Amino acid sequence: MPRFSANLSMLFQEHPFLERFAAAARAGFCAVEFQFPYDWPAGDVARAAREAGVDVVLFNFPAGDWAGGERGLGCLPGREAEFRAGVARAIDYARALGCPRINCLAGLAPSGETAEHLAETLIDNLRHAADACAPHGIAVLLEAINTRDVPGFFVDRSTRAAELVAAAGRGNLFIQYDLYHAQVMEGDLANTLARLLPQIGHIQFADNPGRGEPGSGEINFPWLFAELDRLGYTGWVGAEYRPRGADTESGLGWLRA
Ligand SMILES: O=C(O)C(=O)[C@H](O)CO
Ligand SMILES: [Mg+2]
Repeated sequence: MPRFSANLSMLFQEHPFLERFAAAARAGFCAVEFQFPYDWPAGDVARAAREAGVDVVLFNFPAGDWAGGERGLGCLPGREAEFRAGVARAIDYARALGCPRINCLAGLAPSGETAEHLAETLIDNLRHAADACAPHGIAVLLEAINTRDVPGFFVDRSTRAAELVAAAGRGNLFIQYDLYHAQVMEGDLANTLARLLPQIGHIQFADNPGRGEPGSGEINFPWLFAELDRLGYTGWVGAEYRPRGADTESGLGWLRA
């Protein structure tokens, strides 16, 4: 079976953030990931991970005014300085946490800009992020997000993410393949995984519809997890779903199986 990490922005929300690390360890996870650690000092986050005995394997670059509706800075012309400051901040956190990869959110396509200009901006920003991260041994990822949940997200298909990553042309740049977003937008998960595998630096999952745990929807997760092994994928697979029950533990049947 693949190596699973618990996404602490979605799982274990019945606990305060810094207590979720120990909750994940108690549930059997040896690795965690999360969306944004920036509300907590890096030292506190690192201590929570160390004391729980879990590795931190992924988090996101700062993504703009999230509460105000922004969903990333990567493709936004005129926001490059803010993107770059976010890259520096994320690297500080990654070094404190020993985290080897950081995900870039492309953001919502602003009106009045051509797709070509947004793609150029994103590619420049990805190159900057990859070059800044490379000396620290950190990989940079680009994730496609479905436009049913996030209307207007600029990179909405894994095949497009793969094209942009290839165009940026950096050895430490990969795609983050989220099975939930891919199922909503593209389907054909197994064939797409096989085709994009060399470019995949991290995988996440939730069932569809509803973004719940495996077994709550239509995706055949036992088969797909075995397929990841058959394909030779050795990276992390992040559980990034909204538990359907009152607590996370009651939805972990897929992990026990
Ligand atoms: O929403 C997702 O799938 C993510 O992985 C990002 O962290 C954005 O929240
Ligand atoms: Mg995701």
